[in-house]
Amino acid sequence: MKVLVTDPLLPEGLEILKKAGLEVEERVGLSPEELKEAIREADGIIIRSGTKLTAEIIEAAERLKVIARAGTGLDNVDLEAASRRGIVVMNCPGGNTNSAAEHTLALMFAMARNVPQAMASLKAGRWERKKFLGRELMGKTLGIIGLGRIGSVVAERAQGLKMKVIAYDPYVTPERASEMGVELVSLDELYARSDIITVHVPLMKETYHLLNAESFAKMKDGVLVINCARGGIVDERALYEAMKSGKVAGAALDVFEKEPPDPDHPLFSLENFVCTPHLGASTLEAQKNVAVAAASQVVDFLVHGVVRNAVNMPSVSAEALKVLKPYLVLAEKLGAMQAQLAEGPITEVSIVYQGEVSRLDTAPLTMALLKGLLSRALREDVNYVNALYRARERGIKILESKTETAEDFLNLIGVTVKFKGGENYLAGTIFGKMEPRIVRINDFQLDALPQGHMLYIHNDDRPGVIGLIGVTLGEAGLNISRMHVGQEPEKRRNVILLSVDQAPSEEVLSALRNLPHVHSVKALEL
Ligand SMILES: NC(=O)C1=CN([C@@H]2O[C@H](COP(=O)(O)OP(=O)(O)OC[C@H]3O[C@@H](n4cnc5c(N)ncnc54)[C@H](O)[C@@H]3O)[C@@H](O)[C@H]2O)C=CC1
Ligand SMILES: O=C(O)C(=O)COP(=O)(O)O
Repeated sequence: MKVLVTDPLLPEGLEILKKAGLEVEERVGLSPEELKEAIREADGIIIRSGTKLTAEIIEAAERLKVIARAGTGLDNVDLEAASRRGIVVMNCPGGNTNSAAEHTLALMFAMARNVPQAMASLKAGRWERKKFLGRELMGKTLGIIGLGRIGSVVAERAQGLKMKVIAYDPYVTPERASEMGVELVSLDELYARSDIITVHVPLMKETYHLLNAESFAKMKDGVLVINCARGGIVDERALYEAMKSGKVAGAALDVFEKEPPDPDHPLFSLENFVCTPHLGASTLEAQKNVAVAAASQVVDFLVHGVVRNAVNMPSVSAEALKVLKPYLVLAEKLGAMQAQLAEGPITEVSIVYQGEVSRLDTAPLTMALLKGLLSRALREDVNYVNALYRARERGIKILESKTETAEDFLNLIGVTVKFKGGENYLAGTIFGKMEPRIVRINDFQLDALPQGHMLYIHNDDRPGVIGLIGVTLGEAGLNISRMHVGQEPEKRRNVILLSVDQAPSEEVLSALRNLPHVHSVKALEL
């Protein structure tokens, strides 16, 4: 298998890929056209912020299974296109958190004490001590937008500098913030109270131009602004205007809406503008962390099937995978069986996890069940990543619940599938520690191994019918390896689920359907 690496990655990462027997192709600085060609044959790709994986490029990849971002931000990857194609997208959260936070502080100090400007002046032969009068950080209010990994580290370090830290993050509870000694406020209050504002949110639709002309207008006169998160979060034109007017006394950007920015970017003309070329994660420590993490995650996935830090599917560690494995098999079989029993387009899937299995992370099980359910129709076009997406695309409603008890079983997965014209209920369990069993088909209680070629038959509960079925199969040279017979007493009908050693032909199926007292015969492939 081949892994394409299209941004600089330290040798520590490349070595991990090679040691695992993966072919590594390093191609840094490709044009979109070259990337489209290079990605065609790749099974995995490792990128940083320099590679843009658009829908068009993802579509060109014929074998791609995993996209790994050696870093945090994934705004350069079309996640929807990757998910639709069933490609796992993962990043390395945490690996560069400290570096990005420290760089934020570097920019804050640089601005507060005019370090870059003063150095340029001195190197140009001037000695301008009066011009570069700075300001202290101690006692100032720092407003952090986005109190996640990086925002939290910035908060902690700023408190060490004796700054007052306030933050806006709609997804963080006031309790969590106060544990960090941070006061959670509204965005407007943050604008009104902060002497320095720093953003640490991901770039998304909701955060695009979050800092715009309107927000600058709400800030204190003479505020300092830092963006060490992602270009596009700050409206650069509006920042320029706010700096020109004196509203914003200084700004520091590590990231730009267009990277690299045009050399004549208006902000470059302002002396109180400080900038670095996207260096937040550019330390030896961070680069080692993310190179090793990205490469190990790719090896884990491509070689061992273990998913870590995926953003478009539930992550499963090697330990969790061991416990989940038999349930994954069972869930996929239940889905496949439901798909084959349904007599019309499926409209709703309702899954109840009961007993021991309810205490596990069931998200991967739901994916497996949906994969089984859709595989008949979509074949290889469905996998764990896109199963949920595909199901929703087809208008299938998915309901999931859990209960601690499981009737007579230690664990049970019950699935009701509604289709146009009816519904079926199936339930399965794991026997011992490994064996998947189907224990209910509608009212029919059984104990069947869901495996291989099976026949599902409804017939009148009369002497001789089962014998005739056996004879018909025997005459066609089909051996019955297992057979489960149940009764529907009120209808005086039998339900039979039997396993045969080969797939029955159409002739055999119609011979069975033509037998007296046989109502329906369905061939199942599990
Ligand atoms: N300059 C550089 O080299 C680097 C930049 N980054 C950027 O920093 C970003 C943040 O990284 P982490 O802290 O690791 O991510 P994170 O996911 O831990 O934190 C992001 C925080 O933003 C919050 N958030 C989301 N939407 C928000 C909104 N509309 N308003 C306020 N808060 C909102 C979330 O609740 C979360 O707490 C990354 O997405 C990446 O773009 C990351 C590493 C290096
Ligand atoms: O991890 C991130 O989000 C970063 O912005 C770091 O970018 P880089 O890997 O240095 O291109």
